[in-house]
Amino acid sequence: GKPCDLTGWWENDLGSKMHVLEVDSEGNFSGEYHTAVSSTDKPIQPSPLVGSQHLDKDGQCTFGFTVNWKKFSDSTAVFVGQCFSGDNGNEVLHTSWLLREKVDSLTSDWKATRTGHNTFIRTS
Ligand SMILES: O=C(CCCC[C@@H]1SC[C@@H]2NC(=O)N[C@@H]21)Nc1ccc([N+](=O)[O-])cc1
Repeated sequence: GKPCDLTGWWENDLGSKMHVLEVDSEGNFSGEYHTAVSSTDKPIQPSPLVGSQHLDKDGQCTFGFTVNWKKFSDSTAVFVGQCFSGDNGNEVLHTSWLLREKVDSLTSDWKATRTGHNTFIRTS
């Protein structure tokens, strides 16, 4: 599609894979996130994602999406980032994320949110 239409398959520096199904005319999208890593010892399963991107002409759009790790861990991640398309047409997503795990009590709330960053390249 157009530069930085997020539709398709992406892989990040951890080896996680993201499949964005389709981006509608408002920039909303959904898909599936296949994380390569997890802090839980339950088997990892693909998890749903929903997000929204800008549809800028210059192909350097900003976006955000939420992953609900509903099946294997009671936690949620939000990613925010920007797509950059290199002069040779390849696209890279630079993202920051917040990962919130469910904790048992308020006294543990302080340690419940991790942050980090990932870059994604298109794999198909
Ligand atoms: O492990 C999880 C769910 C999977 C999180 C994957 C993260 S999302 C940001 C980063 N980018 C990726 O591609 N993958 C990682 N949830 C979780 C976290 C902590 C705890 N905990 O008990 O500490 C339990 C479950």
